[in-house]
Amino acid sequence: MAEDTQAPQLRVFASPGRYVQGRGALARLGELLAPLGSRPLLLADDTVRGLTEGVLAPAFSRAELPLTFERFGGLPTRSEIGRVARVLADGGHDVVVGVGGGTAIDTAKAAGDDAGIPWVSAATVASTDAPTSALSVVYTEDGGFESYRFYDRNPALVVVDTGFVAAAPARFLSAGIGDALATWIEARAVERAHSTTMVDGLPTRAGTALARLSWDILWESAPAALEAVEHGLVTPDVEAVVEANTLLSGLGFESGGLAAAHAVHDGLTAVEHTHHLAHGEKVNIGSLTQLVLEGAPAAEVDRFAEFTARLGLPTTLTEAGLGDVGDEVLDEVVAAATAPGETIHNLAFSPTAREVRDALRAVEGVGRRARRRAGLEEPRTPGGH
Ligand SMILES: NC(=O)c1ccc[n+]([C@@H]2O[C@H](COP(=O)([O-])OP(=O)(O)OC[C@H]3O[C@@H](n4cnc5c(N)ncnc54)[C@H](O)[C@@H]3O)[C@@H](O)[C@H]2O)c1
Ligand SMILES: [Zn+2]
Repeated sequence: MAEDTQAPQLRVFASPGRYVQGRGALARLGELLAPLGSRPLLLADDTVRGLTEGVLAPAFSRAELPLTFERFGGLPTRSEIGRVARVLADGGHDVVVGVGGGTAIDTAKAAGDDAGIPWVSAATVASTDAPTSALSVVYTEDGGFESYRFYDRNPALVVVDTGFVAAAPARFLSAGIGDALATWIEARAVERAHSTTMVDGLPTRAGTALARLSWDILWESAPAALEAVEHGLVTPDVEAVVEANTLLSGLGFESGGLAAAHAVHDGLTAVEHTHHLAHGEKVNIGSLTQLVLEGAPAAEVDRFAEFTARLGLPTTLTEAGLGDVGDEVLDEVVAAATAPGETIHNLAFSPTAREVRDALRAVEGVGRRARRRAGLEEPRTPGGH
């Protein structure tokens, strides 16, 4: 028998050590952190600190932990990560907690890795699936995608307080739904193509199945959950959607794999026209682009566009600030989306730059028709562009 000279491709599934979700979960952060360290540092911007300090102070006091905040600068850039890593080392901290949204959480992971200590995610919005993953998205100083930074472990603990999620503006939740809907569209493509995932292995059945479960929950519960959150309510639909956005989408994208939707997201960050959009909002434009690029049945593309338009997600280039730009601007987006190493290369086929640009352009018509069917007004170009 001929010797197989190629290294075998292995299946990999990664997950955080523990996931805790519910109203009042932040009030338990002290006792949940105690087994992980005795000198925690909490990385939070002023808004998040203002919202959470009143709950965290008694929680940390009960657990006999010092409550030390570090002010987060707002973007996971190399310089911000380096700065926080120095604060961790100088203060002798043994665990770092990213409190808030995806950017604070990603910065805490990177700084924790540099400092050689465990990191914890404490989410106060369900706007992305960043809290569970073993990677950070690193940005350039001017807010463009720079790179994915991978770690050999996931957060030691993930805490999501649905009371805070429900009290936050509903736009955060809809962005998280956009991020999570992409997970199945991308995991399905990775499975079909036998491509590798974000944990450098073939997808496990578990990773792909969790991506699908997230999708099913969102089609069932997203409209009701958004309506509840608009009124500050925590209902079973809200709990289900927060789990879909955070845990299921997180495990699903990481161990199920990313494809074109997130590559197009990364491409969109390259031009400043789109910087007013949240991560999950840009991802929704990416999901539509991937569906068009794959030649998905028109009925499926239309259904997806209408569903996401009804959820308040952008479905047109116009809403992304790119409705009237020339090809040279879209070509910048496409160049970044198709850069070597980008996840678009996980598709079963290799689209040309021209095909990606045409798919992006085609999203405008798909999205406009969907908005009309949903009874929404014509899309507007955001202020400033
Ligand atoms: N590492 C990963 O796996 C991964 C996955 C998806 C996204 N991301 C990254 O996540 C980032 C996007 O995260 P985001 O969309 O959460 O944005 P963000 O972190 O930029 O913003 C969160 C904002 O919400 C505010 N906020 C937080 N909690 C609040 C509350 N309860 N009420 C009111 N305001 C509140 C914060 O002050 C902040 O301004 C991007 O950098 C993206 O690349 C990473
Ligand atoms: Zn994402």
